[in-house]
Amino acid sequence: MFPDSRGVSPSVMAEITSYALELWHQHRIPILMSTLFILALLRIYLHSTEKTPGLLAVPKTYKIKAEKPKAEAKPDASERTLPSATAGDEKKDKIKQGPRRIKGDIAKKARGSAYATSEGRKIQVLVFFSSLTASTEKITQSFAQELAATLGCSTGEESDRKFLAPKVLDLAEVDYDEYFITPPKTETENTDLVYLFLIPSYNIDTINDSFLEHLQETHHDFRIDTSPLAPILGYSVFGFGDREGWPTEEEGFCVQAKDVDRWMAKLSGRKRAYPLGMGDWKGDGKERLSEWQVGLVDVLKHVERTGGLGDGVPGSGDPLESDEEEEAEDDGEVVLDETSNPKSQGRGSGSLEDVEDIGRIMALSGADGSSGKKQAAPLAVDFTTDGKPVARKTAAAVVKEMVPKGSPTYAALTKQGYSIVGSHSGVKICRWTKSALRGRGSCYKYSFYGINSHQCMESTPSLSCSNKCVFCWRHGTNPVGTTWRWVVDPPDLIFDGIKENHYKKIKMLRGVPGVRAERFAEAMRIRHCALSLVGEPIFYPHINEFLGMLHGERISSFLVCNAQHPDQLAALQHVTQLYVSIDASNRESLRRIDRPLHRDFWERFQRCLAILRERRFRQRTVFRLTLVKGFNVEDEAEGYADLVDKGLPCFIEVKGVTYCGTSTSSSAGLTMANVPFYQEVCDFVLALEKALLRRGLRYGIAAEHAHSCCILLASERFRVDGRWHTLIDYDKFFQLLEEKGPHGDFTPEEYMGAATPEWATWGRGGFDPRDQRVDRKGRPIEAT
Ligand SMILES: Cc1cc2nc3c(=O)[nH]c(=O)nc-3n(C[C@H](O)[C@H](O)[C@H](O)COP(=O)(O)O)c2cc1C
Ligand code: SF4
Repeated sequence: MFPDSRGVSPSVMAEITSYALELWHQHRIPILMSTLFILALLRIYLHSTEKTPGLLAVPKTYKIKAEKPKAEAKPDASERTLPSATAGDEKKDKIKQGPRRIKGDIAKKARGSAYATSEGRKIQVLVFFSSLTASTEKITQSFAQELAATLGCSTGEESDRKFLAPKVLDLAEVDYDEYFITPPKTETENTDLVYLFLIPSYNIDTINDSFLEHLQETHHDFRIDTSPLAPILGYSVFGFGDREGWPTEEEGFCVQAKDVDRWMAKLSGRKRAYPLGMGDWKGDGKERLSEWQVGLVDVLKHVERTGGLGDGVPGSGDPLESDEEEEAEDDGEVVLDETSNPKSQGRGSGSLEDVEDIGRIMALSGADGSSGKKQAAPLAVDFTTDGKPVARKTAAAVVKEMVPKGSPTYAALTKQGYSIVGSHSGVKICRWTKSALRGRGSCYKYSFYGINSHQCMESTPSLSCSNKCVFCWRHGTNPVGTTWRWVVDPPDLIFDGIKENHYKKIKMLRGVPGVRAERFAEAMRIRHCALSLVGEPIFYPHINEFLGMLHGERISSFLVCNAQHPDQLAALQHVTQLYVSIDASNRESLRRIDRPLHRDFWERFQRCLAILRERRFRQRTVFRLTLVKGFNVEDEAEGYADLVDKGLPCFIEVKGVTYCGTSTSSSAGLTMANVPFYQEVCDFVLALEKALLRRGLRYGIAAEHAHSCCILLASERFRVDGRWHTLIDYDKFFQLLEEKGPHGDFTPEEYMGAATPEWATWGRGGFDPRDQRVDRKGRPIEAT
């Protein structure tokens, strides 16, 4: 062996090598592991210190979200520039064209606000249709043309126009992946999409089935976000069907349009821009379509102006989500009991300052309440004794507002869903209005008197009341008092304010699942006002002027008073129907149940009955009985019959109390056990009918609405040729009013309407046959 070039002998080399090998074999695992570990550490270090250019594989919406400084902050001008590409963005856009299937909560969080940054952006309406026998195709083409004309769409060169010409797309031809996994890339930069659908229904296999299957699969595909179409501005569906073959929705009328609407709601993150419309192609199809088109154009113009869908609709940027299926019943809500709060405004001191001269209040309140207008002389105010003024303190130097903004009362009422108008009026959408909008039934006033709940506005010009009834679901939230001692708002301020707020709330229901386009369009015209919300409407010193404004717009009026203000009642002008609450049949029971503030409550009550009796040939008068088991039902039928004998009302409405479950109701000794079953209400009504007959009073059971536990007895005056006529001829009422004036001499019979519908008569249940009954979870209830 020769030494190598470095002078190391081969044997030594071999020894070293074999030693190294042996060493390697012994320690190779720890060596390898440590090396790997060090490399991994190095990689992590380098990666974390590297300057990344942003999230490259996510779409722009994600970037908007990332850049938003605060979740709730309104987008500012700088955000508006986001959608237009910057140099850096170009690269991202390229990368964005990669896989379209993107997991993540992209749109949900970006929705709404993203579109509020719409300056300079265009709107592209895509009108999808399907058609087997070509009728929908034809209709869609002309629909798109009309839409283009109404929206003033640009043809391409007119770059200043917001709306691009609508594109009509046949669902039999489009690639679903292109439009219904994520929104497609648009030809023009900065374009937002609106999807419209015109869908006929078929109970045979058609393209509709593949389309619906695709929507369903997309929604359920775990690789895709559950609302991948959320980046679109909004969508709406119109369905065609045939009522001859499929008369009702339960039988399949427009069933596939309903399905498209439902799946699109899920895929778009509930961006229903306008309610589902439905039409019978042989009947009202065209009419319904143009109605839907008008509503839709309204929304699109709103989007054009504001960049969002508007209040209540997801995507509008408004925090209020309007799609909750479950709606709190008015009487099921937790209500604050302000009476128990010593800090309650205006009542903490316990001093009720009687003010003699309402004119002085007016003068004092002019600054903030009267809007500078001259007020007509208000009605006289009540005092705590029977009609006679008592010695009273001088008017307070400063007259307060009844429900000032920022007061606990204001907060409590708005929390319960009231919109406070001015300083003492309120308006609220009742649950029946919502129910009727969704085709789930109107309240008993539809069955008895023909009032559409979706065209009914529930309001009051006085949130204050002079009773504290145990069953009142407002439970002391509202202020109480025996006299008007607050600032008086002018009637036009109240009238305009309640209408505005009512319409605003109706509009918020646009995106609610199940709202019918037809009903929604009708709801934009108030036809009736129920002055029974909370408080005592005739307490308001300008109630007559206020009623004049309602009637001037042909809005009928049902006014409910608590039989505690005889002077105001005597001065009241014509209302369409005048109610007096009859909560008990005798003094003690009335004191226990109504807890009146007036010392002479029973005398006041009696005077009101006398006024009603005297009015019975000039007004449609009604006794409203609310039955509370254990309080005013047992053995009281005879007593009520005596009261009927005194007041001789045209009608007697008997209703079971609804339990509100608040601390006030329980402290008043009220529990679920006090709520009568419908059968018990029926038994009471039968007993009352007998008691009336025994007295020779000619009344009979005319109608029922079992769904709201309400039964109507009517005077034989409203029975013609053996049939009850409880409905109202509203046109005739307004005609009489216009001819004869607000205190004119005309009788209720003169505006008596058509016969009560068969389905509403005693023994038929009274549920509106146009609608579908549902249980509390929205499941259909089969007719019994
Ligand atoms: C075979 C057949 C099945 C149908 N099934 C339904 C149905 O389940 N529900 C419905 O409301 N209308 C149904 N229709 C009525 C169609 O929806 C209606 O005629 C529609 O206007 C057809 O539109 P098109 O001509 O664009 O295909 C059906 C019609 C046919 C011919
Ligand atoms: S009458 Fe009353 S319950 Fe019926 S819809 Fe009007 S406000 Fe609602």
